[in-house]
Amino acid sequence: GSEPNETPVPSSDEETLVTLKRKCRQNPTWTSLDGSISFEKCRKAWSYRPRSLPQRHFGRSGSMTDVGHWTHFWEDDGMALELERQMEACMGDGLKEVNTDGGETVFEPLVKEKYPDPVDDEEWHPDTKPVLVHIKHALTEMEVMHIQVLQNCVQKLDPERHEYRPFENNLGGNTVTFLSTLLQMFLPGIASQIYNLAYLAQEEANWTEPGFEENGEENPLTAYDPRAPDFRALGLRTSEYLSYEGDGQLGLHADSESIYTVLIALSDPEDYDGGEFEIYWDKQMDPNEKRSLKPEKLSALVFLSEELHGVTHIVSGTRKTFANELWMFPDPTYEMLRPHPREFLEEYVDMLSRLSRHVQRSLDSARQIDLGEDSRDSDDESEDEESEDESEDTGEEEEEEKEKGKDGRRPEQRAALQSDEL
Ligand SMILES: O=C(O)CCC(=O)C(=O)O
Ligand SMILES: [Fe+2]
Repeated sequence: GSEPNETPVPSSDEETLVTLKRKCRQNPTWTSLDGSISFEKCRKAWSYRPRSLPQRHFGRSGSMTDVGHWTHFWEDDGMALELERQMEACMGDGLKEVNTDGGETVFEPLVKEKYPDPVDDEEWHPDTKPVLVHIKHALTEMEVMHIQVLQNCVQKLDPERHEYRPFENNLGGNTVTFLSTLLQMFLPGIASQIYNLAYLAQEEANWTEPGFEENGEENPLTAYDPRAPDFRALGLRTSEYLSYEGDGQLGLHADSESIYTVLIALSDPEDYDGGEFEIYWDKQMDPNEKRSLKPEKLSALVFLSEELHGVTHIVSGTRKTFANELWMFPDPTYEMLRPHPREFLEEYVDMLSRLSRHVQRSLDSARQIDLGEDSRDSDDESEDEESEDESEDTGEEEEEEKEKGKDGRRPEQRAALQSDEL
């Protein structure tokens, strides 16, 4: 039985969704002491997705049940009830120290820059897209305090989720506290915000749209990951509180098998020396195609997880990051700390077969372009949006598949590359 368990928020509610979301951000936990916002209300705000993106649901005890077309979840192996009770009490105590009167001004997230920026980057050429979007006001100070309270409780009550994580080849490391599943349960407003930031970046960078050739022709082969447009397919793979101290650093790496990485700075650049975030624009590690950044506290860097990135040596002070990865499988169960796709075998097979159809369509449409056929005439953005939504879920939609194969809009050479990596 896999009827999506939808709980739409009626637009006629006296509290509009906007107000609800704001309240949830001002008091992002359901263990609120003053009763100003209930878990139920916050859950509704979390379920909200821009432009009717999928609804996500979860109950009190780690029992999220339906995510888009994914039907099984952490129902059976939620955290132990005793631990949940302790967490609840710990959050309550911790939050007594935090002002939750809703008085904080909430700024909407604001795109600060894209890298590379098609407008002012000389290296830019028409089929290049940004790999990174830098967003100001990603979180509020109060949200950060809530994350800190959650981190403290997790470290205290479930120390196995807190560890020093060395990086291979002596390239430093950091201290991590794994927050996922707990974040959704205790801070649903913040979990929601991660998705909102990823969505904002996706739109801003046109990650799902085709690029253009030098001659101005649309080039369908330059759209990024074909799985990414479908937010139903993106789970929160990991949500980590990271701290770098002493000589911490993080060697260059890609967050393999994730799609979007959402990093939020929890320290000000003045809090530490060194510790620059670096990202390469391509895999050649050309120093001219590298960007170094020291984002301000509360700012987010949203980037394509497959791009090489790292953190240089911290010379002094402490550098804290809230690191989140969205991937194409469901949110992990409580026991899974940053899982691998093989732990979602059924979904993995399903995803690969959908991916191979995408690749086939890409090749078909590339062939059409080579032949100079233009079948884009009857296409417009909104239609595209819809067909994309429908196209993702299924194994048995040959008819529909064929139809879309012709429109030449979702084709992806990159998909072919990526399927090798999987
Ligand atoms: O701390 C950072 O800014 C980077 C973290 C990161 O890349 C990771 O955890 O994979
Ligand atoms: Fe990373």
